[in-house]
Amino acid sequence: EYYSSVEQMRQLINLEESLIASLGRYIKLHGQKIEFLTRQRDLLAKELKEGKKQEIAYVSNPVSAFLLTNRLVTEWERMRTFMTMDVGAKLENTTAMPTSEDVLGVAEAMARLQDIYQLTAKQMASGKILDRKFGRQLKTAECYEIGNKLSSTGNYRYALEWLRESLRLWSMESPGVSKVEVMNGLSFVLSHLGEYEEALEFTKKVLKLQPDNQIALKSKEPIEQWIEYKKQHGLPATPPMPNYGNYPSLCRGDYQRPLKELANLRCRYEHRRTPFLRIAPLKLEELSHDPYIVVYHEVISTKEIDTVLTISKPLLHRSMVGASQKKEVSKTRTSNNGWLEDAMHRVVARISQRTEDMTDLAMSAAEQLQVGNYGVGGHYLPHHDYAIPEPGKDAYPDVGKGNRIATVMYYLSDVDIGGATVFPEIGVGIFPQKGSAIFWYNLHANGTVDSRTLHAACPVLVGSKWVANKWIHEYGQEFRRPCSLDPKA
Ligand SMILES: O=C(O)CCC(=O)C(=O)O
Ligand SMILES: [Fe+2]
Repeated sequence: EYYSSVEQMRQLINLEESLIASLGRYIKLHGQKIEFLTRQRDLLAKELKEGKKQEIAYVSNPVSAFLLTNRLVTEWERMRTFMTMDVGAKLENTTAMPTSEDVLGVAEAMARLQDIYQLTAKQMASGKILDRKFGRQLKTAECYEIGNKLSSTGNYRYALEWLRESLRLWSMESPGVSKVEVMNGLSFVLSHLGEYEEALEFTKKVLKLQPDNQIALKSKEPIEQWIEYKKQHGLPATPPMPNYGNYPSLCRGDYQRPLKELANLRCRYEHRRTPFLRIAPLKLEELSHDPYIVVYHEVISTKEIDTVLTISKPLLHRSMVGASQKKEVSKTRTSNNGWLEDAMHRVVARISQRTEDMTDLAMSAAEQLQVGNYGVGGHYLPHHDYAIPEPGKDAYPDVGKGNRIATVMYYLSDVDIGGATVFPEIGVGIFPQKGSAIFWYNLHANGTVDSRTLHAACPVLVGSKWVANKWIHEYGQEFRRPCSLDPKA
């Protein structure tokens, strides 16, 4: 699977390069074959020309008669065999080819991005993302392809935009897709959206251009029936769109927090609590006092990040959701991750130690470091890091150290656009900054879960987002978690 991580997607560039080289070898071998055949043809034509000059003399001469007959029996048979012979070159790929799953994955990511960041197909097709230039103007056939895939993933609203754009860009010179195909696509999508009247218009236009078009002929009647049904009964209720509150506006960065909340937040040097902090105070930015959420700036160096990325790249696999036995792949989380043990490298151990020095929480109850990389439009929908176990059961039984009391998440990269971490319940959002880390408590001081810590990873619009999570569990923190984190207390 390629689409769930930018790091994996990078391999596709190499894959295409190898395919082009392989196609080149194929063309070269076929070129040699054609060259040989051309030379043979010229020789044979030259000989024939001789014969045509004096046909009777040529066929009555026993030598040339023999040669002519023999040529036809032996020489031409050899030609026939040679022509059908395989030159041995095949299209070879260095790594596995992406699958239709990948195409659909990217198409879905695109719809997600359009949704959250309010991007129009027209803007995107012109090569612009949020007013920044990212690529060239797309062609009719390309817009059609996108619309078509969005349509097959059921993203009809966005499919409609792309197909309309495809039709708008359509001109006689732009090959690759016919007007009829685009209009049939539009009719299909509009029908799914309940816009039967416009769907019928497109179907009629298709039939005007191509009266025997099978798709249009088949769909005309049902659409007409739906129009009638709609007139009489209205449309069946559509399932409500999921409402994630202010998640999208936090992702876009256009949610304005009340000034009253902002007024109490400070940036300061954190120099209390641990001996480490006394010697090396950390730059701390408060995002929220209750629940306690802070950002530590410049806590991991570029060199350390490089090491972490190098070790984790070979370990990446699709991220799962859910605890213990119930883990599964889900569209709610599209990223890849890998787990790093302290023993793997001194830098990994150093990060654990730093996490302890930062938070004063015991790492004896911490999970391994989870390094994650997000793919195109990669995201993690609003969730909690704590688990709510069934009555009588433990949270995170395979860790066996209680619930996740706190989360420390290091940002291992900047992200060109998007990829914020947001807390919709409390209206807090933070955009990744390479080298900083975000820290919060998932549980109240009394050990109950704090549902306000609901958080999400916004889809990455442009760039490759890398993070590293350190989840800290309850056991051993009894005398470490402070009652108050107010610096004045
Ligand atoms: O990547 C992010 O911004 C958040 C990730 C997250 O919440 C998680 O992995 O649990
Ligand atoms: Fe999380």
